[in-house]
Amino acid sequence: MADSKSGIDVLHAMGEEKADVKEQVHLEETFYILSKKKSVFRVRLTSKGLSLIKETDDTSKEQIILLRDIIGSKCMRSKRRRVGGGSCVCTSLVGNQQLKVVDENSGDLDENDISAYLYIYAYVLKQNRRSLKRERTTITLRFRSFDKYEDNNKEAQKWRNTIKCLLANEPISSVPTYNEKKLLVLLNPKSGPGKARELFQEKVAPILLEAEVPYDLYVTKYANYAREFVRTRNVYNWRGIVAVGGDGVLFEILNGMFERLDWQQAFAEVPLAVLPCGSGNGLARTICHHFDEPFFHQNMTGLSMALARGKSSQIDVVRVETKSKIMFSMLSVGWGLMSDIDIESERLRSIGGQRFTLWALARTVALRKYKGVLSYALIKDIGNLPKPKQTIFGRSVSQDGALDSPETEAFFDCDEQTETYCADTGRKHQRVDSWYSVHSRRTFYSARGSDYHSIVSGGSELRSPVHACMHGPGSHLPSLMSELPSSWVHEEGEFVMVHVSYQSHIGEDFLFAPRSRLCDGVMWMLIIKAGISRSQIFSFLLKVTQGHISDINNEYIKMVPVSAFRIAPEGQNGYITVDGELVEYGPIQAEIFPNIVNILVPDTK
Ligand SMILES: Nc1ncnc2c1ncn2[C@@H]1O[C@H](COP(=O)(O)OP(=O)(O)OP(=O)(O)O)[C@@H](O)[C@H]1O
Repeated sequence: MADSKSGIDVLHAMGEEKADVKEQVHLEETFYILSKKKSVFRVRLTSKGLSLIKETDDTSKEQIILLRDIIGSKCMRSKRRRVGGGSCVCTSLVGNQQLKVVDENSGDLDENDISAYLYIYAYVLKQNRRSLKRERTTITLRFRSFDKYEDNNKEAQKWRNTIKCLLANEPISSVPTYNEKKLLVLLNPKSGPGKARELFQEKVAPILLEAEVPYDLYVTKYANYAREFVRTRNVYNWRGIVAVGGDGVLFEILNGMFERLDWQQAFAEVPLAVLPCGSGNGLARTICHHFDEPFFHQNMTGLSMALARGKSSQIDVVRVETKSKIMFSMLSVGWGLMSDIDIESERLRSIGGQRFTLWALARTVALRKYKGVLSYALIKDIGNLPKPKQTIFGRSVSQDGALDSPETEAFFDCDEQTETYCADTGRKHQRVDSWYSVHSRRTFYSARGSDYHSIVSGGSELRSPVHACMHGPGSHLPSLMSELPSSWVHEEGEFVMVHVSYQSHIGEDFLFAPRSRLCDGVMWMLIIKAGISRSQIFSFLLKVTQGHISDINNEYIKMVPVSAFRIAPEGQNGYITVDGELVEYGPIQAEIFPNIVNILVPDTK
């Protein structure tokens, strides 16, 4: 309730969005702005968020920081001022600059200030002239109604606990439940232009720290490290698995999970997540697109908040079969032009996503064509989709058993096989990876209990010796060499490309399938036939980058919704990619499975 002795510093209170639905008020208090006499703030913590009502003599203005934009809070105490530091201990708090606080357990606290400070961290959506962006906002509430720090701190803690309960969507209690589980972060240092470590440290770790979400960070040591890791560890120890890198690391994690005997339970209990540090970043862009989360190159605020909030959504996965392998994919299968660009532009990896544009130009000039047969199960009425077929659980064998491998000892605890060491066991916050020492002079961004791990590398890399076996849902398709149902459409001839995506974006700036949903059981197949001119290809690429792909439909280019497909290329030369990863050149078929995999998504709706 209103308390004449409370003071407030609203450092950067922003967020003008107003709530129109009646909300429940959990806490309310009146605070002064010490620098502005005659104005008070009525602060309310409601089911919608934090309402800051500024009242002067004749006006009242409300700002609301929505709950979904708040990431966490922290109780602090005033920091001891240095002798000769310029300000007297009894000076009341006036400017932002003078506010120096420390952790309540710090040895450097100011015993003379009995105030308790509550810091509330939020990343508020702000519409600038050009774009929607998140801005970091810190609201500082100073509690000093009581004569003792302990009592003021009790008040501040009450606010903090209520915020915690509201964020966790739990009934309000003085002891909010604490999720002990950490996030598992698998970071590919080689993804994109090779900046994943720095990006994580600078842009993600601070948000996880504010949200008090601990994590175990493993830096991958070789291709397929992430795959082996999730296949062989007890993934239930973690609250989610985060791929820091490009779509390739997520592909590894997805397939490693499907190599587990308990894949079904593992997917149900442990959501996946992605933070975009690669060159393509199609999936991260897709997730932001569907949840109206602003997406900028190397901006990971919204997706980092998603890690903390823990809201998940189901996402389509596609079971892909080649002559020698079964794999699962979350993004795309490509044959021809786009795969050529993806693979051949690898040599320009250091320039990031620009490599695709440059190579696209080069390859359009020297256009190739590929002969083969394309077959697909067309979805005739996209507005009236059939219910997804029942998933056949078990091992993911091809129907004639061609890819059937013996049930092996695929599940074991890799701890026994690899010399993993933990930076934290008994030695808190000691970093083991060399790059951390580079940054250790800067702010230390490790959430309480977070660990940094590394694999000991002694010449040859340690790898799991186990021959993995792919599990996952069984196929509904005939085997790769068998005849397809007569209801399928068949097209034989020469193609510039066939690219199939089940997500809206196949790259940061590449809106491929505007009608796609995260989990709709639809694959969008783009077919470009040979005979198309270079200028038509140029104009196609231009339209695609502007998100107008659906406008393109002519005698050479078409986009069709399918539920399954097969590509049977002729000859030996060419590239086929799955989620941007090169797979063997030859016949390939795929079918879609919604409702298996969960992915962490922004809490914006
Ligand atoms: N430590 C490592 N050393 C070398 N390669 C690695 C390592 N860790 C993972 N990889 C491999 O790097 C490849 C590319 O990874 P990733 O997808 O993260 O980046 P990208 O290709 O730049 O991004 P995108 O897939 O979005 O285009 C993957 O095939 C992955 O298996």
